[in-house]
Amino acid sequence: MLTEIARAKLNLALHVRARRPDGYHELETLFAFVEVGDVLRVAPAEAPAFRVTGPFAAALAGEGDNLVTRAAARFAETFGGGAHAIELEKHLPVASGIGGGSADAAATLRALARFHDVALDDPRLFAIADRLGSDVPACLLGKTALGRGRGEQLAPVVGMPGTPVLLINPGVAVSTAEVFRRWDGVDHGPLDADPLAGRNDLEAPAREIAPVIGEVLETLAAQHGVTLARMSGSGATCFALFESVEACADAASRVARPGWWCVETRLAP
Ligand SMILES: C[C@](O)(CO)[C@H](O)COP(=O)(O)OP(=O)(O)OC[C@H]1O[C@@H](n2ccc(N)nc2=O)[C@H](O)[C@@H]1O
Ligand SMILES: Nc1ncnc2c1ncn2[C@@H]1O[C@H](COP(=O)(O)OP(=O)(O)OP(=O)(O)O)[C@@H](O)[C@H]1O
Repeated sequence: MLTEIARAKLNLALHVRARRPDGYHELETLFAFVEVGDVLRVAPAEAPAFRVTGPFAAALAGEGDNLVTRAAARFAETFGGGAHAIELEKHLPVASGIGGGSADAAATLRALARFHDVALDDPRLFAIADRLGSDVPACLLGKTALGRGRGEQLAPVVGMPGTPVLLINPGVAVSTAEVFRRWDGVDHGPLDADPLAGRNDLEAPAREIAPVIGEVLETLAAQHGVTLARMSGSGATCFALFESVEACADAASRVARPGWWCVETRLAP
């Protein structure tokens, strides 16, 4: 059996530059990953089997088209390799801006590639990822990178591994498509080399749908030792980077509210 961690993705900055004729949006984003994630276990089997366990399993109950099974089906079409039993231990909130489903799909592709001796940088693997979703190629690469296009054109950059991070999700699921639909169409300019100087252009439309995001951001920004507080992706999860582990732990002990998912972690390499 193989175990893969599907690390949560953060958009340290997310600039929406234009709406495209195909309905997607032209982005400039700085992808980063944190140490927490879902856990995926894969083993060869007589017949395909899939089950979801863990604290957020219920949120996916009854969904036929899980991104994990879709990724496994696409892998089999391209590379063969027979049937697998897959367990997804769901720790990340669903539809929350930290790419849980995308990370799961990418982890599935990585695990199956390992089983069947496919190189992790095989372009066919990236082609599958690209068709599964805009965030899946970034999750397949799994390291700090600048993303352009709809997020699939990736250029690795030096990250800030080890930086303490606090994540807060206020328990409201937000639809990515709806947030993009509410984008005001104004281009506020390119992403600079410094993410701290950047923005998340989806914050305003996400706050229209879930005003509690404003409360989360205020709470994070008010903590001692914060160097950056921002929403990730299309929300509603927000993150804060801290100057020390102590400051992060101290903040984590203060921000808890009923219904809020609060997790202390670090940026991954
Ligand atoms: C917001 C981000 O998470 C930032 O990394 C991604 O752009 C979204 O990635 P994702 O969830 O993998 O999104 P997809 O499954 O590809 O697309 C979901 C929906 O979001 C919108 N979408 C997504 C990506 C993009 N560049 N422009 C868009 O307009 C489209 O309406 C699309 O139908
Ligand atoms: N394994 C999975 N985990 C989570 N969601 C899944 C999964 N498979 C399918 N989905 C579907 O995908 C939708 C988006 O889920 P996901 O958690 O990836 O969103 P997100 O965190 O907002 O992602 P992003 O940051 O890429 O916008 C869910 O509402 C759910 O219906």
